Amino acid sequence: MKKRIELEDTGMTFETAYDLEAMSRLARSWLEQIGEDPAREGLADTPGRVARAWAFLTRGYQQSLEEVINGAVFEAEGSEMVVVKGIEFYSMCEHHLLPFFGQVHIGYIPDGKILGLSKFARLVDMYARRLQLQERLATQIAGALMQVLEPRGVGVVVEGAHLCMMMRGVEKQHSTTVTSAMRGVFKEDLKTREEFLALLRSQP
Ligand SMILES: Nc1nc2c(ncn2[C@@H]2O[C@H](COP(=O)(O)OP(=O)(O)OP(=O)(O)O)[C@@H](O)[C@H]2O)c(=O)[nH]1
Ligand SMILES: [Zn+2]
Repeated sequence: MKKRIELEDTGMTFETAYDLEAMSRLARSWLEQIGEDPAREGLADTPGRVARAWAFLTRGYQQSLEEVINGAVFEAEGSEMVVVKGIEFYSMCEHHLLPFFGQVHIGYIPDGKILGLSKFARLVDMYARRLQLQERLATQIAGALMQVLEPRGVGVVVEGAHLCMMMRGVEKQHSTTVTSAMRGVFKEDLKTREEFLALLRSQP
């Protein structure tokens, strides 16, 4: 059963079905394993905070496409490209459970159906707030839009910086990873893809 919890540091509330007590116990045991004393004053409330933080960071598991779109699909004439770019995301890599973050750019050519603009950001968040691979983030967003809008095509470009490559491992501070998923005319028609990529380069 879902219950509403508040993140005390932000005042933000959200619903979760996680067993926060069980997650706190794991966080406590984690602290012990790294050689810390979970009973010391500064760490006393940490397991609870970690549990709430992880419930927030992975809340996308508790959302469905239907819930996120919430019926905001509208009928529309025309088949001009729509581009929503610079949607920021924060995600956790599934290999190291470390953050990666950046921006998602989305383009599509409608075929009778358009999507409420805010829903692009909600869609990105739903998939980003799960353990992810950057490639999969792009393909899941593209797949969801193909399913919901049945458009002529969709293009998704994700630019991300991975802390697992910055603060450990190869320790490269300036590399960004760009992944993309092209569907329909964005895949089949070079001109469409070029138009999309040119729009991504243009300044607002
Ligand atoms: N393709 C892809 N790889 C990722 C992503 N996030 C992390 N990785 C990579 O996953 C790989 C895991 O490689 P392993 O050799 O099993 O793990 P590791 O020893 O921690 O690797 P290093 O990071 O090279 O130290 C690394 O190359 C990471 O850079 C992602 O979103 N997409
Ligand atoms: Zn990683």
